[in-house]
Amino acid sequence: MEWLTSLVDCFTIGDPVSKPPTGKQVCSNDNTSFTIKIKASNYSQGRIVEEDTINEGIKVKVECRKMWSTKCERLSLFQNRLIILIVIAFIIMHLMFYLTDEKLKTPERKSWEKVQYDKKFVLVTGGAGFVGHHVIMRLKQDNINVIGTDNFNDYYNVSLKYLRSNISGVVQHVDVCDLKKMTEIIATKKITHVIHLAAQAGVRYSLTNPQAYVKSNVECFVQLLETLKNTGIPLIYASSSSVYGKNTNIPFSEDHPVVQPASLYAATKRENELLAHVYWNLYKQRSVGLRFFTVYGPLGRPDMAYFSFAKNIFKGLPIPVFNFGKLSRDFTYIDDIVNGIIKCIDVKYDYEILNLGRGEPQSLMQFIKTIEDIAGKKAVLDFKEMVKGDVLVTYADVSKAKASIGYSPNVSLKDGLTRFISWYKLYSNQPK
Ligand SMILES: O=C(O)[C@H]1O[C@H](OP(=O)(O)OP(=O)(O)OC[C@H]2O[C@@H](n3ccc(=O)[nH]c3=O)[C@H](O)[C@@H]2O)[C@H](O)[C@@H](O)[C@H]1O
Repeated sequence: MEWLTSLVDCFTIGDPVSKPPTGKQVCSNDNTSFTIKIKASNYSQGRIVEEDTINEGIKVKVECRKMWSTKCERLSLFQNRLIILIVIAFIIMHLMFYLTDEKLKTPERKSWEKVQYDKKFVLVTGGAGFVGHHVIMRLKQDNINVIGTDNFNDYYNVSLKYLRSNISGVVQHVDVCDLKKMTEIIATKKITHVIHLAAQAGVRYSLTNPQAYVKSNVECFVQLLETLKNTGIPLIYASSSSVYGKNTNIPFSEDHPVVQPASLYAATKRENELLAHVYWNLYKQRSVGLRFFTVYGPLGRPDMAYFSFAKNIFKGLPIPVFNFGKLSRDFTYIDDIVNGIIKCIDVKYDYEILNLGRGEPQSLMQFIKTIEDIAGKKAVLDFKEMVKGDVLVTYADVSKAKASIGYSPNVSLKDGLTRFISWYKLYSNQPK
């Protein structure tokens, strides 16, 4: 304990004692009736308010603020230092906790939480496409505000895209690559979530039209990420089962390496996932990429096997059966896919990839037989060689999606194809 005992060089009235004075200091005079003891470390707590000359010394009165106690005598130096050490340790522990927790560190979390619980307004790109249309219809059914965009390209019959957009009534003719218009929509509508389903689809078309994939799936995807970065708006986007490529380890799990794409389409879809990771790393742009497994259903894609097979079977035309039928796919009904997508809206992700499949692959021949049974007509089979870029089998391990978002595909191939064929019969009889 360090007490100041000298009266000489005492402070004068009104001296601020903002820091402990150095050198000879105040204040005790046992020759008078007046004795003041001040601990050096407590100088900062008081100021000298009165002085008077007594014998050779100075009589000093010190006023203390009521910070730690009403007395001038405070805690011991050891106790003070202990308290300071505890406070510093406490601050360091808190800092370490915040710095090591990425989720809490990033300001975007607040945005995520904000968009999560405020009024939702979802932007669906590719809104006139097959999956996009069904997502929009489901959001409308759930009374969630939604707007769609689509460039209405002619990869397949555009009238089908207009049919879908006429049904939903919320799709605007806007290309994802149009940064200005996309930014405008996001700002004016106060978009809270983006579901990006606009893409150049089709495995085999990428053999002859690689640039269409680079433009839509790479260039426009980067454009979208540029539009979204720093907005705090989470992104849900379509990836594909095709990223597993020549992987022979089945069922396909998100943990498997995806370094052997078989087609350019697959490579661009994998590129989406890599780019999404880059934007997470650089800008904390949150995203979840969904690897869809051969999605089918009403208002579907005419370029896909279920649609073209049904069409040809009803017309009595031959259907090309690749690799002599020795192929299998994890065909997944549209409603199961839409359920999976919608569930992602309310889940907080940083950067995530999920399989959305049925988890029950079917051989191509079984698939054709199911269509024949439902249609009540035999197919004319035209067996062909394996097409370059195709893969032999797809098979989703959906355990991660089940555990993380409660995804639960429950439409069997027979039920799903029955619904598709019912729709197709009506659709094919309508004037187009
Ligand atoms: O999950 C995906 O990642 C992809 O699914 C879809 O690709 P695929 O699984 O190839 O579906 P699809 O064309 O219906 O062919 C089904 C089966 O029929 C065979 N097939 C096809 C056409 C044909 O004329 N003959 C034929 O035998 C064909 O060889 C295959 O074995 C999407 O198109 C693609 O955009 C992407 O989303």
